[in-house]
Amino acid sequence: MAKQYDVLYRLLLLGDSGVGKTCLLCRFTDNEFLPQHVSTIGVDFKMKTLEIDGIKVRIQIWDTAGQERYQTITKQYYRRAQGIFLVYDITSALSFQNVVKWASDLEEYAPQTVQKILIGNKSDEEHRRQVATEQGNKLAKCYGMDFLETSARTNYNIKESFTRLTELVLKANRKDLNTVLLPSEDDLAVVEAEEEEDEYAPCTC
Ligand SMILES: Nc1nc2c(ncn2[C@@H]2O[C@H](COP(=O)(O)OP(=O)(O)OP(=O)(O)O)[C@@H](O)[C@H]2O)c(=O)[nH]1
Repeated sequence: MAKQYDVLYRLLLLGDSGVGKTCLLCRFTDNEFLPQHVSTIGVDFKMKTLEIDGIKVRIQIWDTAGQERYQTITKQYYRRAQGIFLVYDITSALSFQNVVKWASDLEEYAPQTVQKILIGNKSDEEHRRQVATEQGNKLAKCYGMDFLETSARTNYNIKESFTRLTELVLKANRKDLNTVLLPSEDDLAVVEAEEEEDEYAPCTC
């Protein structure tokens, strides 16, 4: 049987609980929107194949729990990611402030080569907006990341976001293209570890 993809990369969705990580993923993989907030427990993943520059890229997208109590588990997944979405909710100033905390965790636990983009989700909720587009742009610039506003509800910029991050990962890993990464057993294992204090390093921009 012909191989169905040329390379496999692992992407991770990170951000506060309720910003819409699961909805972004469901919209992208199944074109569905879930109106209820069902908190992710630990981590979950879905797969999708994209074709970029004639290369069939299989992406394994990990949806992590935003709740504090799962952070010890979710941090175990950072080091295996090639690309990370840092997600906030444009109607929540707190979720935007917390991007700094998530970015600081990445500094500590993710590989230096990991590609990141900043996502401001729920752009359909203009009337409840607490974070200006310009603030998102500025923070992304500060971290040297791309930035997109999205809406999982209206399907705005969803495919674009996943394609953009996959393109960045592909570009960064081009020379290793013959190395196909396969999901391992421990990807699904829930790792038990002691709770750690989160370090909070504010962005200096
Ligand atoms: N208006 C609007 N609501 C959204 C959007 N995306 C998600 N939501 C809603 O926001 C709530 C939380 O969405 P989830 O995707 O479950 O959030 P999460 O970030 O995965 O949350 P945790 O699993 O707890 O980390 C749900 O009620 C969704 O329907 C969006 O683009 N627009």
